Amino acid sequence: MSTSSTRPDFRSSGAARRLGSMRRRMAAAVLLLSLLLVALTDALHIANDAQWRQLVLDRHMLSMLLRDIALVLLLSLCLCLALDRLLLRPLRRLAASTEAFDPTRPPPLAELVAAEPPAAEPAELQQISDSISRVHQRLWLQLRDEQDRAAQLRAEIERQQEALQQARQALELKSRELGSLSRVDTLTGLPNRREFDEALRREFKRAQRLRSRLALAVLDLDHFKRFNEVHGNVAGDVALSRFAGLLAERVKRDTDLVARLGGEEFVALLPGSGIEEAVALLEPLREELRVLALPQPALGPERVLTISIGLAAYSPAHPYLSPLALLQAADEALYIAKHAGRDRISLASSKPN
Ligand SMILES: Nc1nc2c(ncn2[C@@H]2O[C@H](COP(=O)(O)OP(=O)(O)OP(=O)(O)O)[C@@H](O)[C@H]2O)c(=O)[nH]1
Repeated sequence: MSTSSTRPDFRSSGAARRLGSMRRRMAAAVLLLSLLLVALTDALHIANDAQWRQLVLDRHMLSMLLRDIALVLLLSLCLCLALDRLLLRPLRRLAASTEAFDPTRPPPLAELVAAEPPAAEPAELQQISDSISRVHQRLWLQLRDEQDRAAQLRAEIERQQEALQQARQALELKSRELGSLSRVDTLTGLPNRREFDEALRREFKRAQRLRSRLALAVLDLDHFKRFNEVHGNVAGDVALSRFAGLLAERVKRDTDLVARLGGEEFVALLPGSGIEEAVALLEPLREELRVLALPQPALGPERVLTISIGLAAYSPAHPYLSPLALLQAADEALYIAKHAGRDRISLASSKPN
């Protein structure tokens, strides 16, 4: 039987030691048995001799005894050698190949073919060796199948993980889109009413806490209904977007916020600003809109789209009770601006609600 290249040092292995001691024990046993046999035969022989006392002196008997002992020793040696060759050597080879057995390696090719037992080896030992080879072969084939299955499973898991990762990324993207959609006005790209409401509540609380100022402007395009009717909704959308661009360009401090409340109505929230600063900031906006020269037929030929602005501001000297009260004050100021002829800024009454 052949052994693999990673065959361990057999002489130092436990099996080798056990076989070695077995050999010694067998030799000792054979020797002992032989001696016993000779002793017994001689004793019987002596027992029949009446003159046993003269036995020790009898040279003939002594030489017989020595010859017998030498014979026995020779016989024992031959027996040991024969046993070693016929039984122990094949056993040692068998033990070595079993020690070197590794189910992760393919069985040697020779083991896959049913070979005739070597002439010197007993058939029983060859049978054991063949059985071990077959077990080795079966184990190796099973292991190979399992490894193939494990590789397929690993590939499937990788595919699933990749798909999961892609689905997660798509979901994240969608939820980001949804999140920004719910906070951004799709036409103008400005924050929407929801975002503004949150910012107003937050900034109002901060102004109360820090005893600082907070200006709020509501801006509304004048006669926009008429503009739409004459130029169409698409032109109306364009006008809304262009005005939103102007507003965002003008109000761009990090802490400020501009938003579209809905329709043609916009807001500007200016933390830290009072009425004067807000007027100074927003007044140029009216002129900038005029420069856009969007024709306004409601006002007659060669008239352009204008804006009305209502302005209110929270301050420790003029505190409002709530964010809603501040917004209502700005709305009332806008109403006044509209009724006063539009295209102007109106301030909320100095007596807050
Ligand atoms: N093109 C367009 N028009 C809009 C949009 N949202 C609201 N409008 C129009 O804006 C117009 C607002 O009209 P009104 O509320 O009567 O106000 P107005 O005509 O501007 O009159 P005043 O505000 O009193 O000056 C309506 O005709 C709406 O259809 C929009 O997103 N796009």
